[in-house]
Amino acid sequence: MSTLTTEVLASVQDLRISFDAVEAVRGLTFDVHEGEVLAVVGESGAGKSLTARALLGMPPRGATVTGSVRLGADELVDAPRSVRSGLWGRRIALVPQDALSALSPVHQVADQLAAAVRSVDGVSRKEARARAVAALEEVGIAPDKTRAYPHEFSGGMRQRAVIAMAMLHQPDLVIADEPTTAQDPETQKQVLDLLARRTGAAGAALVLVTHDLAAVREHADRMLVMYAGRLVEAGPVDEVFGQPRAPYTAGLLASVPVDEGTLETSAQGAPRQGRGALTSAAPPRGRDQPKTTRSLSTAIPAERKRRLPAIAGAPPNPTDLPPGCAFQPRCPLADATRCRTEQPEPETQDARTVACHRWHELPDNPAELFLESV
Ligand SMILES: Nc1ncnc2c1ncn2[C@@H]1O[C@H](COP(=O)(O)OP(=O)(O)OP(=O)(O)O)[C@@H](O)[C@H]1O
Repeated sequence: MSTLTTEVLASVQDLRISFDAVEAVRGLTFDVHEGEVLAVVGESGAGKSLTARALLGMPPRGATVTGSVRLGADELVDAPRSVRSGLWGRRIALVPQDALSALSPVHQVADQLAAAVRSVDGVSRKEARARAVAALEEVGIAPDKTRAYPHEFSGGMRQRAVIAMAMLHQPDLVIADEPTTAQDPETQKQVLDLLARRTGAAGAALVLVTHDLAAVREHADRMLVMYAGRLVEAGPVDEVFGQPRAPYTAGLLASVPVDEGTLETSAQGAPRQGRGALTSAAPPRGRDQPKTTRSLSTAIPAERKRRLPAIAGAPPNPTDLPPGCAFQPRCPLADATRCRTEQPEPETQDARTVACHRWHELPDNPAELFLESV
């Protein structure tokens, strides 16, 4: 469990990532706090994966990165590879999207973990193997399975094995970029539960890049919403889900299907959306009190609930961004002046950050704004 009261672990300042002068990440500033789960959300092409790779100190080939990404005293932007690779596995670890390509097909899974142990701690082969087997046991892979090769594991087991590998050296920061996309829904849930549990137990911060807003609701402490390479909104998950400030966030959250059969009542008696309405009935990480946030979808009059709100149109291509706010062509709140001419800068109040000229004017039922566009 973490809150803004915990120390800043990693700090990203004015991060810009471009390819051949086309900026895909355009001045991103945020912090990751010790021990928190920070979800990074937004539509395809928003710059989530590039941001995750910058946090790892592994930008793609051909990318020009400016700004600052600091992990404690270490600056990752422009650091020599030897400095960055010295952090990998030890202080920063990756849980990749595709475990199969992350594991060698020709070596036993436990041997691969043992090699990872020995690459950092110069222990004997026997000791490394014992630590690998113990790490696999911690993620539910029994010792009789540790002589298996990756192709002998199910997709979920492989993903558990890469989680075990990521946690071997107790990193401070774990980056998981869509760690469950290839799995069926039940396995996705198990893998995410495990990831949150293992990072939580180790006190590591987890940056979770995902399209799965149900997983965000369930596992994340804070969320960062990105659009067209910029920050749109950031804040505690409960607060952002309960009362988004940016129209883009409101549209994104309102488009999550709601199972009306799972609506429940909050401590204050106001209707709220149960987490089960999204995917899961388990309490979110570190929180055991009933949520008191108002659901966006429950705020829509009953006769209109059948139509699911949606954001019309598609995100812009980074080579052809609209003037002003990048979201304005799709934004039901955009005006014809400032929104179309001036890029909004992030404003921070308490734990919330929003970049929108008109966020004060967002109505109480912002999902309504997006119903018309279905
Ligand atoms: N190696 C690359 N070369 C050129 N452009 C790239 C490269 N990687 C990413 N981009 C561009 O940067 C933008 C952001 O990409 P990124 O992968 O970070 O998006 P994303 O938000 O993670 O999307 P998705 O949810 O689909 O994974 C995209 O428009 C993409 O075309």
